[in-house]
Amino acid sequence: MIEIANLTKHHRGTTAVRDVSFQAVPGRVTGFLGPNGAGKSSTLRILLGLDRADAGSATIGGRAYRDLRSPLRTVGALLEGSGAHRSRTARAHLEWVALSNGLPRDRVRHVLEEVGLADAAGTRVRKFSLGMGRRLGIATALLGDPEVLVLDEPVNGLDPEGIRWLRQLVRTAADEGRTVLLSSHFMAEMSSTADDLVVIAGGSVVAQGSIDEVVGDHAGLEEAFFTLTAGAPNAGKA
Ligand SMILES: Nc1ncnc2c1ncn2[C@@H]1O[C@H](COP(=O)(O)OP(=O)(O)OP(=O)(O)O)[C@@H](O)[C@H]1O
Repeated sequence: MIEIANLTKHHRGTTAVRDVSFQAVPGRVTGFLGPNGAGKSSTLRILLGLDRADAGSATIGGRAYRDLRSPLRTVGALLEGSGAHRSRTARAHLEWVALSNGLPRDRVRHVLEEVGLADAAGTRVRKFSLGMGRRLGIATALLGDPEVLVLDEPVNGLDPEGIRWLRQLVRTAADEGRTVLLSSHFMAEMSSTADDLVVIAGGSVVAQGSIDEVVGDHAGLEEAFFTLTAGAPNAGKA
């Protein structure tokens, strides 16, 4: 389970995240939805130990990321880009991550197949398309067979077939009992992928609950989203 409690983060003069609280629970896909600049990445960076909160906490299975004994076996994360060195092949990148984290080498072949990159395993990352880079990033996230997946804007750069594949992948992960937290500013994507939603705008959570609860009396998610985020800084940029 992921638990964000009263999280606040300032960047110089800006409050990127203000008193944000929510949970993402096992067996469900939780969508973290908000316009550009709403505070999604700032929240996820703190959750993944890449930044420090000014107040509040962000934990995975009750522990801060830096206190996890085996981070890659606990949480698989996808942030911007594939994270791979461009002169390495996909296989070499994954082997390097696996070996440096004490993960069995046979996971490499397994995740390459899982993300559809088996035929491109020997290709250097610099030759990858944006979509292949996303797939490699997802392969890296899956390497430790983690209970928790945190994917920041995973559909960016994926073609329609890739988006469909990703939707199936997160569904399967949740059905296996994993916790999946997925950020996006695409409402259509969220309404077909997420079970629960956390809507953030201007650094604050403006709604959370199941998709039906968030949509409420609105005609659909899009209308709910624009009503909920109206007035917040950067509102309507989704
Ligand atoms: N390192 C930083 N220094 C200064 N300001 C920052 C920094 N990181 C984020 N911000 C600001 O904090 C706010 C929240 O940004 P954040 O990247 O978390 O939003 P986001 O919801 O992830 O948006 P996007 O989808 O565009 O990445 C924005 O106003 C942004 O300009």
